[in-house]
Amino acid sequence: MKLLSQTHAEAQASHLATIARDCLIDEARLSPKPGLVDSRGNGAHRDLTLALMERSAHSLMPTFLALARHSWLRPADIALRETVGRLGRDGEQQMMAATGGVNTHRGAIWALGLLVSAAAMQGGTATADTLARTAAALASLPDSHAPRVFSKGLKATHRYQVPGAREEVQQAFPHVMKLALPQLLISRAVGASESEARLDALMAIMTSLSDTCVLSRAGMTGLDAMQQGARAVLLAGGCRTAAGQRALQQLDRRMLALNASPGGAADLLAATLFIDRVCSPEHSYF
Ligand SMILES: CC(C)(COP(=O)(O)OP(=O)(O)OC[C@H]1O[C@@H](n2cnc3c(N)ncnc32)[C@H](O[C@H]2O[C@H](COP(=O)(O)OP(=O)(O)OP(=O)(O)O)[C@@H](O)[C@H]2O)[C@@H]1O)[C@@H](O)C(=O)NCCC(=O)NCCS
Ligand SMILES: Nc1ncnc2[nH]cnc12
Repeated sequence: MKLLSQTHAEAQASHLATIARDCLIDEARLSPKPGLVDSRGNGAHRDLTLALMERSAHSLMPTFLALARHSWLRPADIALRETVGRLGRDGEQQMMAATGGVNTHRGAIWALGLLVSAAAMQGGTATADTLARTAAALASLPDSHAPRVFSKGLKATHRYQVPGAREEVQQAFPHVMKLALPQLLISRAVGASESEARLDALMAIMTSLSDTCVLSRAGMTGLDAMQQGARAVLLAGGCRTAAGQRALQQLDRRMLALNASPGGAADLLAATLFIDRVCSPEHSYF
């Protein structure tokens, strides 16, 4: 019986890691995304390509697997927080080794890593709300092994007095839960294709996120352009309408002109797809 439950846990861990990797690849390939790497090209980036994003996603499979295994049916406590922190930092190193030192997915390791842990802590059976809250509880605990780094994200949050990647997870993913997931469902319900619905979900995040990648590269001008441009796409009826597509093209041009890339919003789209997949009724695997 014990062997059976170990085999079950191992299969679930592998399943969660596969979903997380696939969500990163789906996000990277989704097109056309303003300023971001997609199937068309490199967006506002000189050092990122779609091939590199995909290699990075594959390199994270062992990290997601280890996070799921170590978190399986565990409570949110400091011991688990420190284990997850160590595994996340190892994952960042693996990503950097796979990409030759380019930061492709640091924010995604954080957001998706904590969601993978949260799903495993719940034994895989959780509502979207429980998943987000469990991840938030774990992310809010102190990790005494975390090195003190003054990252680009921290600099931007201090300079502009806005929340960043840390707060998004600690506050239980407000941009995913209140904006992206509802938009994904609405767009699907009104007949958008899956790609259009995902682009609409990305727009919903971009209407309000204080994306520290955009702030670091293009300041408040870039952030305002991102938020207003995304609102214009949704107000025009979203990406399934001709007017919405024109507004999206305009936003893409504006982001490229400002050298702005909403990498944080892209990570949160991957997190949205993960929650959508793990919590959907078809996900009866668990
Ligand atoms: C909590 C950490 C994410 C660290 O956060 P912090 O803000 O201190 O550090 P950054 O190194 O700046 O990383 C933050 C990344 O998070 C994404 N992001 C940005 N804004 C938000 C937001 N409002 N909400 C959610 N997520 C957000 C974003 O990641 C994406 O962009 C990356 C590319 O960015 P950048 O390096 O700036 O790239 P370029 O613009 O191309 O650079 P240049 O060309 O200009 O040089 C890419 O990675 C995307 O993923 C931010 O970059 C976390 O790392 C942490 O504390 N980890 C510790 C380990 C741990 O506890 N792990 C547990 C879970 S596994
Ligand atoms: N598609 C993408 N392009 C650029 N940066 C990203 N960070 C996460 N996804 C990204």
